[in-house]
Amino acid sequence: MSTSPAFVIGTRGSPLALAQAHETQRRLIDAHGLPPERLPLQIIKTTGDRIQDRALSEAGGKGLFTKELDIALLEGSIDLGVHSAKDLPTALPEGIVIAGYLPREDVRDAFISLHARNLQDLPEGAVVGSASLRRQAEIRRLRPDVKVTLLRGNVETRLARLKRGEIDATLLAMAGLRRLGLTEHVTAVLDVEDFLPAVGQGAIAITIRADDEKVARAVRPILHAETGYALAAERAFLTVLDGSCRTPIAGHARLVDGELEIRGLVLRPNGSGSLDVVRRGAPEDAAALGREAGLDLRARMPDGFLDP
Ligand SMILES: NCc1[nH]cc(CCC(=O)O)c1CC(=O)O
Repeated sequence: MSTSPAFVIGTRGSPLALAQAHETQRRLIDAHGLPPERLPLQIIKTTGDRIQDRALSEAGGKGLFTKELDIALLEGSIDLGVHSAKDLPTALPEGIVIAGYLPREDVRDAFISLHARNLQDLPEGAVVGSASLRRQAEIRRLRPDVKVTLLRGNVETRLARLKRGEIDATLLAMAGLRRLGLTEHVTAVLDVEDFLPAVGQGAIAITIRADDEKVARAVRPILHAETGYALAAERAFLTVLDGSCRTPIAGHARLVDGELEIRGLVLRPNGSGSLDVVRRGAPEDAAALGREAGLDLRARMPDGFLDP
């Protein structure tokens, strides 16, 4: 029996990235009955991992987390890349495709605070830490009096700043907290209807070489069709509206009674205005549905809407 790697799984080295890569590895092991050593993980350091002090939107956007994995994939040192779908740019490099997605985790955002029960309960003028333009704008929309400060870093760093009283609250994706076993810190889970998540939130995307039939076949049994429909709609929606990730955009699609429903939201960066859309259609038309939802918002957006 062969002992050489069947496929090398490429991942970033952050705790969340590793959890996602291990989940992918475990699903492949279960699907194919291979020993773990034939599906090794290869950790790849990315530019995004080295930037801690600035908003990523300023430093160059989403590609910061994916470029080095893309290169490793194209060079053949890895055979599949595991990504948070949320961090994956809408346009991938030539020669790389998304094979599909694992079953989606909780898509919602979590509110974490040591003294307020939820966003509405925060005292006037409270300080909320978040580095996400979407979360910043959604917070300001619901609580115009709250101050939002740039805050990055892992869960432990954020909790330490909450404890020191530097911030009153922060928001994080439930999906990440679940994957890291850290949901004990969650104060409240925000309903999708009140606080629309980011496009792709909670989903793990698998990238492969476009011409690699062998890897495409191997990952097929672990891919989740329903998540694929939702993500096709969400990513088409995002593509129509923005590539730069400098715009506060939220989008979420899900199956409702056999139909695919997409909700989309664009916000003024300061939260003083927003436009939303809801569309339903056949899951097979996911991309067209997302595109139409995005075009609808774009057509309704007044000039200067996205100016700070
Ligand atoms: N941008 C960072 C990032 N990318 C994916 C997740 C969490 C997992 C997910 O959303 O799928 C996070 C952290 C967060 O937003 O709390």
